[in-house]
Amino acid sequence: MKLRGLYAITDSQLLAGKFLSYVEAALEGGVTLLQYRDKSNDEARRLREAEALRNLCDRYKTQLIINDDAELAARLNVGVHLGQTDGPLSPTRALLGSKAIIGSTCHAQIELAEQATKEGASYVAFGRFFNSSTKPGAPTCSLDLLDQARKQLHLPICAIGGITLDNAAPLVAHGVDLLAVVHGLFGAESTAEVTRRARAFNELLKI
Ligand SMILES: Cc1ncc(COP(=O)(O)OP(=O)(O)O)c(N)n1
Ligand SMILES: Cc1nc(C(=O)O)sc1CCOP(=O)(O)O
Ligand SMILES: [Mg+2]
Repeated sequence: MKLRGLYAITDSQLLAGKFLSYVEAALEGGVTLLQYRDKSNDEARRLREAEALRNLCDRYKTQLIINDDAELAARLNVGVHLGQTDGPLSPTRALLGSKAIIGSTCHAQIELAEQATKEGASYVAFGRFFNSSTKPGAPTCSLDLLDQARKQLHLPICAIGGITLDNAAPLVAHGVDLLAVVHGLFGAESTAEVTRRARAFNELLKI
C-alpha cells in the first residue's frame, strides 16, 4: 500500500463533544492514515475511543495509528507512531509484525530518519514546519531539509506542524507524501467543513 495522502490526527480537547462525528467527516473526505493522539493517562477511555476509531476506520478502509502506545496498538492490531522518547523501534516492529505501519518522529534530523529506516520504520515524520497551536514548542524544520530527505531517503515522508490548506502546497512541492494535520483539519465550524478540508488536502496531493 502506497502511503500518500492526508494524515488526520485527533486532539482530545479540540474534538471534545464531537469526536466521532468530526472524525467520520474527515474519513468521508478521504484519509490515508488516522492517528489517535490522546496524551491523557485514562486507559479505559483510551481503549474505548481507540476501539471506536478502529471500527470507523474499518468501515472507511483507513489505517488507524496509535500515538505513543505500542501495547495498545498491538492489542487492536493497528499501527503506531513513536517519538524519540516513546521507546525503541526495533522491538516494536517485532511486537507488531512486518505488515504494521510504524511511524517515527525525526524532527529536523536526517540522521534520525536514517536510523529509523534501519530499524524498520514505515514512514518518517519531520516538523514542525509552521506555528502550531497544538504543539507550540515542537522544534522547527525547514523546506531545505525536505529536499535533502527526498534525495537521501527511500521511505514515505510525512510533514507535521501548523499545516493548513493555505500553507501545504510548498511541502508537497518539496516531496512530502503525507500531510499530518490536527487544527488545520479539525479546527472547523462544522462536519461539512471538515469534509471539504479533507477533500482539498487530498487534491493538493492529487491522489
Ligand atoms: C505524524 C506524526 N509526526 C510527529 C508526531 C510527534 O510525535 P512525538 O514527538 O512523540 O510527540 P507527541 O505527538 O507524542 O506529543 C506525531 N505524533 N505524529
Ligand atoms: C503532534 C505534533 N508533533 C509535531 C512535531 O513537530 O513533531 S507538531 C504537532 C502538532 C500538530 O498539530 P497541528 O496540525 O494542529 O499543528
Ligand atoms: Mg510521542
